[in-house]
Amino acid sequence: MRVLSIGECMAELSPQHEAGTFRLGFAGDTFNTAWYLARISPEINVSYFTGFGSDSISAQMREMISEAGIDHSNCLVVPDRTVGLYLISLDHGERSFSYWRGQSAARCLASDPDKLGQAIEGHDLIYFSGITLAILDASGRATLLSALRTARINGKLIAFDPNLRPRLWEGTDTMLKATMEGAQVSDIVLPSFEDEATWFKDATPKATANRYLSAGGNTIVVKNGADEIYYRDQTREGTVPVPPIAAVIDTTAAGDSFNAAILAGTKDQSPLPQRIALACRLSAAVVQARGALVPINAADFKS
Ligand SMILES: O=C(O)C(=O)C[C@H](O)[C@H](O)COP(=O)(O)O
Repeated sequence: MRVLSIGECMAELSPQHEAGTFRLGFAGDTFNTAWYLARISPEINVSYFTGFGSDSISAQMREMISEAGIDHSNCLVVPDRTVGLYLISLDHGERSFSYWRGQSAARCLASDPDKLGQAIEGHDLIYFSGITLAILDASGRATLLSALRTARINGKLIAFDPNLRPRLWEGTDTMLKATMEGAQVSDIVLPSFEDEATWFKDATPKATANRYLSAGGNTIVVKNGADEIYYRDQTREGTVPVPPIAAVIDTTAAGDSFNAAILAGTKDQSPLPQRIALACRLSAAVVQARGALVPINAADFKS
């Protein structure tokens, strides 16, 4: 199986134990999912599509992506731009982000429709998120959605995490509209209930799932923090409890790593409750360390 994830990887500053000390890493929602997928499923070929600059920090990022075993050979290089930056702030383990990404190279990722189409070719599953849509202008968004629509018609599986980030959008209405357009081209939708309830006013996780099902998805898993996870596919629906976690250090990438375990299960079509249980174990390990990408023992998370 070949998986392509599309979006933005940024330089990451994550706070360390000693106050005022930050570690420089690289992360970004769709990249985090690709990274965890490559870690837990070495038999899956994982590729990433984004825009890089041609400066030294872009080269360091490319090197890190290669070292993770992720192919980035089809990416776009935008010589007069560089990578975006974000900083994690922690409040009792709960993360919030500050961004410097307004002019990042990744914002140009859909500027060359042929290159985008070539990158999608040869993959079985394409993953993107609401953040991928948010960083594009209206024309880039239309190009990406049209490429994904065509890919789906050609039999590829499309997976989408709405990852609602109002600060990245010019207005709430645009965010809600574009999110539903993302869902319309997707088979698998992996929303987070807290965000969906806030912005779409869904009363329950089931309401969130129904909204994405009627948009055209066929497999929906609604993450819900420490609360049980609701899932629905063509044949059944149900909930899976989330085991308690003793000490949450940094929730960054909880959802992204969770998504990686769900996508890993598409390889042999393992049942959703089994995938969700694995996804909970993986995200539990991720929130017990600092930063988005944390060292894990891949053998503990075999799907
Ligand atoms: O906000 C963005 O643009 C980022 O990509 C930064 C983070 O690495 C992910 O967003 C973390 O994602 P969660 O799994 O929701 O914690």
